[in-house]
Amino acid sequence: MTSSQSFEEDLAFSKALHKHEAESGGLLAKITSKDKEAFSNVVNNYMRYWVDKDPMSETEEEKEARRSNYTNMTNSYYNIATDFYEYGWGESFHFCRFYPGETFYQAIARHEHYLAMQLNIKPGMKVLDVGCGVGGPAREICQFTGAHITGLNNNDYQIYRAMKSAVKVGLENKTNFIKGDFMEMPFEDNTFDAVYAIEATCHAPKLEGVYGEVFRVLKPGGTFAFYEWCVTDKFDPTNIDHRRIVRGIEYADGIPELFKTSVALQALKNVGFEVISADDLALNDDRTSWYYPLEGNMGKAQCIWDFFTVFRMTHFGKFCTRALVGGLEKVGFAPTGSLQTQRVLETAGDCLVEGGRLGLFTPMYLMVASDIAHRTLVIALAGIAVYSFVGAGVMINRRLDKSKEMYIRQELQKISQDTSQNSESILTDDNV
Ligand SMILES: CC(C)=CCC[C@@H](C)[C@H]1CC[C@H]2C3=C(CC[C@]12C)[C@@]1(C)CC[C@H](O)C[C@@H]1CC3
Repeated sequence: MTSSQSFEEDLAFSKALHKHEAESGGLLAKITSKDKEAFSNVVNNYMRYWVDKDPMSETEEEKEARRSNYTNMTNSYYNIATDFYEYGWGESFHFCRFYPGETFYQAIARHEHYLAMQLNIKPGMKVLDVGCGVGGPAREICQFTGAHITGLNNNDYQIYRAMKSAVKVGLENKTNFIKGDFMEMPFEDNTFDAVYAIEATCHAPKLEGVYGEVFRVLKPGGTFAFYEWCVTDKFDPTNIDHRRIVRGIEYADGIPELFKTSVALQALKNVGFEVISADDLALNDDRTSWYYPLEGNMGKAQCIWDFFTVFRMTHFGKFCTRALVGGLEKVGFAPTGSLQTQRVLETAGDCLVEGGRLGLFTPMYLMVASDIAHRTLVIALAGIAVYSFVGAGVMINRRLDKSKEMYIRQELQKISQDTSQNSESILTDDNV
């Protein structure tokens, strides 16, 4: 697969690789139905972006190859990882905060609702989901708010899965899923009332590229709210361990380069957004950390289904998945590279946990922004309105004062005329 494939070629390749129509069932059914040669080519293609194993000696050339081929690299990543993600995590590919008594899927949905609340989404609004995955959050936010959600994604397989699930739950008229690059969005300027992104824009080679496109497609006055994957200020690039962990996250999650929170915030401002709030939701005193399922921490599971989710990340759970996937690969039912994919994802889990524990990394740097030009205009107009209102009030008051004064004068004049007439008549009476 090359980075210059047309949309038609991409779709044809995806159909051949995943056998779209045939694909159904769990992970094992899905991986055994892939085109074996195509799948192992994609695995090899992804691996060629990560040749240098030592993060300290990684060359600028290698990093540049990832940045300039980000669509090809990310597409390859999701072509091999999507089925594993759904098997291990469900249909919403993101993290969240966890509270005692709240199940895994409730917590995932709450994280989506929280974002919808930041955007003040109302029924009938047109909302964009940047990097929508297989559409889990888009469906949830559509049902939660009554808005119309457009999901943008560059991976045909994920779009296919998102569309299929939308039809299954009867949301095909309230959602649509569009193939496209978020660095060159296939939408007119000022199309959406609100835009959100959940742990997706970190696949961009340069944050200004994707944030700038959001700014362009957002209607004046619209809001952009998103959870960004970032390294924190604790990350020290001269520390070998930090570099190993962060590079592990990049490698095992299909990310060209992770940026610091301050870089993301500045990128947002650089493209013209006014930042309403910026908050690292991972920095809190929650009793349960965002990465607990990846630790395989069964003690934190809240219901029977949570046990299954967390079990997959225990040592024994990983051993079982490896044995099944590896076994099927050995006997030729699953494509070569399936086991390697599982191993890559295990690295993802381990490095995310390490990064989370040390506070080097956050998957939930929540930024909310609005466009400054429009806000300035609104504030200026409001100022003019208040000024004119107050001015008009003062003028009316003055006029009222004047007319009151005139009235009083007239009344006084009348009184003085009456009194002089009266005194004249008294005088005449006296004379009598
Ligand atoms: C890559 C980005 C930007 C977001 C995805 C976040 C998460 C949904 C994934 C990050 C690491 C993934 C792993 C799995 C599921 C999806 C993630 C949590 C597995 C649990 C899938 C099943 C495998 O056997 C183990 C995986 C570990 C990593």
